Amino acid sequence: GEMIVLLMSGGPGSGKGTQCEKIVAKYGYTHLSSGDLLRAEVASGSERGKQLQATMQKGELVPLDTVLEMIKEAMIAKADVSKGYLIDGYPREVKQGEEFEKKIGAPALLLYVDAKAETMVKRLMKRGETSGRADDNEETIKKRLDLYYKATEPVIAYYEKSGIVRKVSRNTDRNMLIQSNITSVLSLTP
Ligand SMILES: Nc1ccn([C@@H]2O[C@H](COP(=O)(O)OP(=O)(O)OP(=O)(O)O)[C@@H](O)[C@H]2O)c(=O)n1
Ligand SMILES: Nc1nc2c(ncn2[C@@H]2O[C@H](COP(=O)(O)OP(=O)(O)O)[C@@H](O)[C@H]2O)c(=O)[nH]1
Ligand SMILES: [Mg+2]
Repeated sequence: GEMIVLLMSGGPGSGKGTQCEKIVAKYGYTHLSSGDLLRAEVASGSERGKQLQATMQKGELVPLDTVLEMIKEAMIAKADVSKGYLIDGYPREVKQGEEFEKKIGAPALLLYVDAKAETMVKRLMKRGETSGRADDNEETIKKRLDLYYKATEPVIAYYEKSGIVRKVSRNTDRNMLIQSNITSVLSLTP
C-alpha cells in the first residue's frame, strides 16, 4: 500500500533530530535527515558537494531539485525494507512541500518541534563546540534562524490547512504527544 511519510519540522537546534531518534526507536520508521544527506554529499568531495558546502556554510537553502532528488533516492534505496519514512528538515519552504507532493506524495503528518529562539541559539552554540559543523557558529546560526522564520515557519501554516500538523512543544510531554498523535492518526498498535 501507500508508504507512510511523516515530516519533522522545526528551527535549527529545536530538537528535530533528537525527536526523530525517539520516534524511530518506538515505531521503526526510516529516518531521513535532509541535512545529513547533504553533509554526506559534501563529505564525498564531489563537485556538487563543494557547491552545497558553500551554500550551507552561509545557512542558505540549497537548490530544491538537488535536495528533493537526494531524499527521493534515499527513499527508493530503502523502499523494500522501510515501514514508512520520517523526513527531517524538509520542506524548508512551501514550494518544497508542493514539489514533494507532486513528485513523491502527500505526508500523513507534519510534526513540528517548537522552541524559543534563545534556546535554539544556546543549543547550537554548545553543539558547535564539538560538532565541527561549518554552520554551527554565531553568524551562520543567526542566518539559519532568520531563514527559518521567513521561509520555513510558513510551511507549518501551509500544512495546517490540511489539518495534519502536530506540535511537539516544551510544555507537553513529548513522548505522550507523539505517541497519541501517531497512534490515533496512523492507527498504529501502541
Ligand atoms: N531542505 C534542506 C535541508 C537542509 N538544508 C541546508 O542544510 C543545513 C543544515 O540542515 P539541518 O541539518 O536540517 O540543520 P538545521 O535544521 O538547521 O539544524 P540542525 O543542524 O540542528 O538539525 C541548513 O542550514 C541548510 O543550509 C537545505 O538547504 N535544505
Ligand atoms: N536540553 C535539551 N537539549 C536538547 C533537547 N533536544 C535537543 N537538544 C540538544 O540540542 C541540540 C540540537 O538538537 P538536534 O536534535 O540536533 O536539533 P535539530 O537541529 O532540530 O535537528 C543537540 O545538541 C541536542 O542534544 C532537549 O529537549 N533539551
Ligand atoms: Mg538536525
